[in-house]
Amino acid sequence: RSVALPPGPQGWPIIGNALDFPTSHQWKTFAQWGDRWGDIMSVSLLGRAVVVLNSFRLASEMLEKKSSIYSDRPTFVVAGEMVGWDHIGSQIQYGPRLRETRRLLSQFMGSREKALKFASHIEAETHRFLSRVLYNPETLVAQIRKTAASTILMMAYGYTVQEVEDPLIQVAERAISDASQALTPANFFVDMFPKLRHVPQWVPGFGWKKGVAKMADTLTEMREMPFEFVKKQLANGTAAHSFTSKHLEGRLSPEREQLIKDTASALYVGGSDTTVSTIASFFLAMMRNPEVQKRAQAEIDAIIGNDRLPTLADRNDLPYVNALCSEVMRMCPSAPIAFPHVLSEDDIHAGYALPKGTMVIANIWKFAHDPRLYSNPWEFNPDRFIATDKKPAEQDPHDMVFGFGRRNCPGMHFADAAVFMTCAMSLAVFDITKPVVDGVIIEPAVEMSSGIISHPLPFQCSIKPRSAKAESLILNTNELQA
Ligand code: HEM
Repeated sequence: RSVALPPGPQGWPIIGNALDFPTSHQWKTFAQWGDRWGDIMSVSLLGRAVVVLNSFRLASEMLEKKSSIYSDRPTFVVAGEMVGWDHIGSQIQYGPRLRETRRLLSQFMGSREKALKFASHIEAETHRFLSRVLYNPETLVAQIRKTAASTILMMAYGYTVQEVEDPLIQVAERAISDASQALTPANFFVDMFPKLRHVPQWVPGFGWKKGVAKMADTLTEMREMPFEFVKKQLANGTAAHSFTSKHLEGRLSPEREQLIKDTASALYVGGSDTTVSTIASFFLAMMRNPEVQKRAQAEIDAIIGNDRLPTLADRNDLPYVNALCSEVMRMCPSAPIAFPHVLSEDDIHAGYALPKGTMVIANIWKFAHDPRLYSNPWEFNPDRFIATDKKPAEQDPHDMVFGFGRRNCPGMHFADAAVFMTCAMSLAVFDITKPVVDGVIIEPAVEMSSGIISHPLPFQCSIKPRSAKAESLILNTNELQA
């Protein structure tokens, strides 16, 4: 039995493969590495082993079935210790705090039924989205972002977002942008040489510490502002049902309060960009696949009719629309390499020795386009998820796009409901087509951005009501009220 690391390219002394490591669209390079070195391969980054998995089967065996040892996260001196992200969501180290955080989240939204407690809210917000898109179709992505923010902040804090320049969204977006800087490996020298964090700010070359202190203040503001809002509402007896209000019931220790505060703040951070990217990908896919759009609309017309909008209660009766949502998630996974997992004990897997501390990256993008799992993986084909007498359904992408094991996405049922609702309601009332300018069809770009959350690059889209009846349904704001 081999006791070596999985194969991979030869590195340099000390820096290892740091120079080979891709800085953009990492999933594509990882897939190419997989073609060369196999489904499990490794590189070395400044002395740390990094294992890349290009097979869904291996990711399930390791990150899911051996989840108790594959669920730690990399540490970052700046983002973690100095700014404070190490207490929040995806950055928490494996251990008691993570277990408590995940227990709180699971009690609140850990199943489809629990997520559906917010059904009327998701439906009402999506209805508002339709009317905003009707009036301003050119602001589609901004409207998707606003809707995702409204649904998540209502669920997290019972907070209603202001129409323009909402202060909470502004501070949260600032904190997220800081985080993406601070969490980029090698962006800060001190992440490689942690002892340097003790050097004072006045020492020449250490002025960056001022910027880092500002990041910490922004993160504190993002946690405190909505939390204080809920506390005030609870004191007045006006608090809406939300993650924070539910968990703040009764007398709590300061540590418990802090845990609830930190956990609530992870919801917007984890849920906003991922949901926005998925829904933007849906609009792009509908433009590019008009026959799929027509079939989904025909299903909605046949089951729901055109006197009302679909709701979450209709979900089981709309198999093609459900399959379409799954196909969007498969074709454009919004977190193409999830977040790295870290091994907390030595392991031997598939004949390779993986030392404690190994960083393990699941190339979800590769799994989702793997011809071993999906026939014609580059074809947008919702039918692949509908079993017939002749063929079983293909692998459900929900098992990969939301990550793995004890680090999988705690918001997946909520996200799934929000994505379904936006797709179903938009299909019911809109025709989504490629724009035509001066008689010329504008072909949309189909590139995705780089980054831990990948978005479709900006695209133009024509969105028009399917009929006068559809338009009146959109404008009938009394129909769905949260
Ligand atoms: C379509 C939308 C979404 C997708 C594709 C998605 C995907 C993911 C993925 C891939 C991970 C990392 C899993 C891993 O490391 O194995 C993750 C983590 C996480 N997600 Fe989501 N997510 C979505 C929506 C949401 C929503 C709506 C929320 C909350 C309201 C949320 C909250 C979180 C949190 C808190 C984590 C960190 C979990 C941990 O590290 O323990 N996500 N998500």
